[in-house]
This record gives sequence, structure tokens and C-alpha cells, in this order.
Amino acid sequence: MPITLPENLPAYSVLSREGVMVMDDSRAAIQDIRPLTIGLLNLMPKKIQTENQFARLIGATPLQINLKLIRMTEHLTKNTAAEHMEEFYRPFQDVKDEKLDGLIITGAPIEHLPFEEVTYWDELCEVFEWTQTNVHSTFGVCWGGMAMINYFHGVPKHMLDAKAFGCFRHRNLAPASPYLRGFSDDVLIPVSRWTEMRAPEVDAVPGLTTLLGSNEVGPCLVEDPAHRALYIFNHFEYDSGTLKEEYDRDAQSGKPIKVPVNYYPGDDPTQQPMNRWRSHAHLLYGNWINEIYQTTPYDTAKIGASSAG
Ligand SMILES: CC(=O)SCCNC(=O)CCNC(=O)[C@H](O)C(C)(C)COP(=O)(O)OP(=O)(O)OC[C@H]1O[C@@H](n2cnc3c(N)ncnc32)[C@H](O)[C@@H]1OP(=O)(O)O
Ligand SMILES: N[C@@H](CCO)C(=O)O
Repeated sequence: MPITLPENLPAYSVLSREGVMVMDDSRAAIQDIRPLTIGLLNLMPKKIQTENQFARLIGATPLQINLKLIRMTEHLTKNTAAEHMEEFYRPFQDVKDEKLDGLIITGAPIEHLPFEEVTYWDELCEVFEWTQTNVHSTFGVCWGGMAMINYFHGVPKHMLDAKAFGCFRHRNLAPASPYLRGFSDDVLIPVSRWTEMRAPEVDAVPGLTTLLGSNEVGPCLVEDPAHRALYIFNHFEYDSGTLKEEYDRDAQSGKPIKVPVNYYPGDDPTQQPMNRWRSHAHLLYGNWINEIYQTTPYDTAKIGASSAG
């Protein structure tokens, strides 16, 4: 939430420069408040786990959030009960006349496939186009972010020789960004993917800004203001034990998988993993919600391309 300060108080300009949200009295007087509607287009197989993870992060701000669970229209999910999908989810085709303040498009374990081989690729492209007229701010996560940055900018994903797996240090490249308000200079973030986006290819696109990046695992958080979007290729939302579940699953199935780095004490998988990203995860998603709240039109009918910026 912003702080209201007189515009001529020194703290007004000092804090503004640091990225703290500051308002003067005239702006404070015209603030209208309504609940925010955030959609979760859930492409993950373990949908309930993913619902819990994102709801926990976007539900931890002082604002009232209405969560809409959305699924691809024709995709019949194998790993989550049909009854759950029927009760709680609406197909995209039923939602597309509505407006959203925010939309999270999750990851999916299909990164080895060319985008065009994803059965719901055509509808997902329709979703990407729809965000430009019906969503104020979109957050593409892991594969969801790769797909969106590829759709809008042609940035390719590349297969890695070995899975990027573990907790990696990332540099805060934009300390004054409202999305990184309160962030430390470097941040530990869970990574779990067989593909990467490359910094030179992201940097080559005019208008994209990398906010968090790592020398080891590349760009992590990219801002795309022209599309009112953020793309994150790593997993701030993961629970303490999610990397462990993935490691145990692959180790038990006999897949050649390395122990996730910098996750277990002493990199010893018999030890209890440590969650050292939770605070930054809350900060990032809280900052995103705050930024939406500050910039989304009060009149939801006005959400869309005209509300850019
Ligand atoms: C890169 C990122 O975004 S990371 C995020 C992904 N991480 C995770 O999903 C972690 C948890 N996942 C898992 O542990 C595993 O995926 C499991 C155990 C749930 C299932 O694994 P598998 O049996 O190997 O794969 P499965 O055949 O179920 O396919 C996984 C998903 O991909 C989907 N999929 C597979 N091929 C395609 C395709 N061509 N087009 C679209 N979806 C596809 C499947 O439908 C399934 O999703 P669903 O549950 O919504 O139906
Ligand atoms: N996070 C994923 C990577 C696969 O796309 C997993 O290990 O399940």
C-alpha cells in the first residue's frame, strides 16, 4: 500500500527514487477501492498444489482478491481429478468475455516439446492475444512465461544438457523497479527446468527489461511493459518440499538426476531442505498485486489495451 506524503517533504522524492510507492494528498483523495480479480490459468499437472502455492502468495496482501481458476477448454487433465476440475475451474472459452485485473499463466512439464506440438497451443495463443484487451497485468511463470515471450517476441527456448535444478543466486538488476521493492541485492530462487532462455536473445528485444538474472541459469524475471506482462522462468511459488518431491520422483524412476544444488544442508538429500526464498516470493507477488491495485482502472470495463502504462 502506498504512503501519502506532502509532495514537498524531502522523503517524497527520496522514497520515490528508491521505488517506494508514494502519493500526494490530491491523488490519495481520489483513490477508489474494489476487490481485485486475479485469474490462474493452471497448466500444471498437480493443480491443487499449484492453486495452494499461488493463492498463498497473492492472498497475503491487505487487498481483497477474487481468484478465478481457469483451464484450457479442450484439455482433459490426467493428474487432477475430473470432479475437482468440474467444481472449481471454468474453461477459457467461458471466461473470455470477462475482464481480469491480473492473470497468472503457470508452468507445465512440456518444455521438451516445440510449442506447436502442445495440444492446446492454438488456444493458448488466443489467450495471449486476449490478455491485451481483457487483462490488466499478466504473469507468465516458467513454461508459461517462455511460451508468452516466445509468442510476442519470438525469443526461443533452448534445451539444456543437464537440468537446471536447485536454488540459484540471482542478482537484483533493477532495484528501483516497483516489482522489486524491498528486495535484497541478491536473491535465492528455486529453479527446475530442462530449458533456458538466453540473456543476449532477451536483451536484443527492444522494450524488454531483465529485472532478476543469474550468471548460472540466465534471465529469471523479465518485464514487458508493452504487453503489460512479467515473465518469470523460475519457481518462487514452490513449497519447501517441491524440489525434493521432483528429485525423489526422478531418482526413484531411475532417471539420471543430480541432487538439486544449494537446497539440502550440505547438498545431502537425506537432510531436511531449507526454504530460503519464501520472503522474496511474498515480496514479489505482493509487489505485483500492489502495482496492479495502483494502476488497474477502477471501472473494470476499461481494463485492456487502453489502460497500458
Ligand atoms: C518448465 C516448467 O514449467 S516446470 C513446471 C512443471 N513441473 C511439474 O509439473 C512438477 C510436477 N509434475 C510431475 O511430477 C509430473 O509431471 C507428473 C508426475 C504429475 C506426471 O508426469 P508424467 O507421467 O511423466 O507426464 P504426463 O503424461 O502426466 O504429462 C504431464 C502433463 O503434460 C501434459 N502433456 C503431455 N504432452 C502434452 C502435449 N503434447 N500437449 C499438451 N499437454 C501435454 C499432460 O496432459 C500432463 O498434464 P495434465 O496433468 O494437465 O494432463
Ligand atoms: N519442474 C519440472 C521440470 C519438467 O518440465 C519437473 O521436474 O517436474
